[in-house]
Amino acid sequence: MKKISKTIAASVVRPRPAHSHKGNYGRVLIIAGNHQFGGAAIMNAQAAVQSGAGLVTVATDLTNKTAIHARLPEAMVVNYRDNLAAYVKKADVILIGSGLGDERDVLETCFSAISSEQTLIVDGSALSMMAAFDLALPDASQLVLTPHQMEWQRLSGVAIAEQVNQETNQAALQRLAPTESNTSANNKTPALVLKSEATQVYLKDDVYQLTVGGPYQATGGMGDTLAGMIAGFAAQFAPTSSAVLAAVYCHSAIAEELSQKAYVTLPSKIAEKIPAYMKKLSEE
Ligand SMILES: NC(=O)C1=CN([C@@H]2O[C@H](COP(=O)(O)OP(=O)(O)OC[C@H]3O[C@@H](n4cnc5c(N)ncnc54)[C@H](OP(=O)(O)O)[C@@H]3O)[C@@H](O)[C@H]2O)[C@@H](O)CC1
Ligand SMILES: Nc1ncnc2c1ncn2[C@@H]1O[C@H](COP(=O)(O)OP(=O)(O)O)[C@@H](O)[C@H]1O
Ligand SMILES: [Mg+2]
Repeated sequence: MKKISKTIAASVVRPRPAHSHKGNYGRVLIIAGNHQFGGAAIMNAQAAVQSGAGLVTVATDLTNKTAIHARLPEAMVVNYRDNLAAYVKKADVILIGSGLGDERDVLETCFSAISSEQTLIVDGSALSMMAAFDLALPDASQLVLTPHQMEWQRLSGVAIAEQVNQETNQAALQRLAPTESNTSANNKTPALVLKSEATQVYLKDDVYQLTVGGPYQATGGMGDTLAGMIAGFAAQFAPTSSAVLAAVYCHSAIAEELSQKAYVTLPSKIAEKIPAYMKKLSEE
């Protein structure tokens, strides 16, 4: 198994070309946060903005609007019950699911509106709803799934104790490829970020092991922050597979640095450190 190294992350996070504008760094739509879990939407959005996404819009339960604006004026906020398909169509990268609760209509509207040119990242409640309601992934250009072990068990049927078996996970992942793409020789098997105390990333041909990070990360919102970083990195860096590896690395490497002086590494503190960490990486 390969290791997710700093070298991989540094090969992805390069200095920005002068000849560029916000449109070159991606339009991200975050669909997250029901009335109970507004914090998940804030943590997604903070991480995506701090990672450098060109434009970030949050589609959420409207009760979260003032809080999101107060914490993050860089993000736009819309009601996820109002014209969601139109917002989905305008985005390059869509992240759905963190703190989405049981908003099945929102998930189905998003999946129906996705086109084959877009990148879709599926996290948290969206993964649990896919399992509960037997919903298939849409035929996006790039698909990324970010379950923790229980979410992966629900979605794939692979019990947590069996998740040490790479072949079992790979076979389950292939079965989740959108049915529209199953006819082609090279179907769109999603990338899988299987989160745990020893996170692994499954890409088309390889499995990668994360070797930074630690238990100081075991706190609510840590995965919401990672999902926002993956969205921000995927909006700027290609191929998506490398962007995912770099985001996973940076998330835990920042946490590891913070842990030198902190017993727990809060998700919003990690988000604050992203620009400085990316600057350092880009100069290596
Ligand atoms: N501030 C906010 O708005 C926040 C919003 N959030 C949002 O809430 C939604 C629900 O997410 P969720 O992860 O909290 O709940 P769920 O999907 O039921 O999973 C928990 C169950 O799985 C089990 N488990 C086993 N292995 C595990 C592992 N490696 N990692 C984690 N769990 C593991 C675990 O076992 P136990 O703890 O009982 O031992 C338990 O039985 C989701 O959309 C998320 O984005 C949160 O981010 C919090 C902050
Ligand atoms: N003991 C640990 N060591 C290293 N990383 C951990 C540990 N516990 C949790 N994490 C990381 O924290 C994140 C938790 O994600 P998740 O459970 O989705 O959080 P949430 O939904 O609350 O935001 C994952 O990236 C996981 O790898
Ligand atoms: Mg989560």
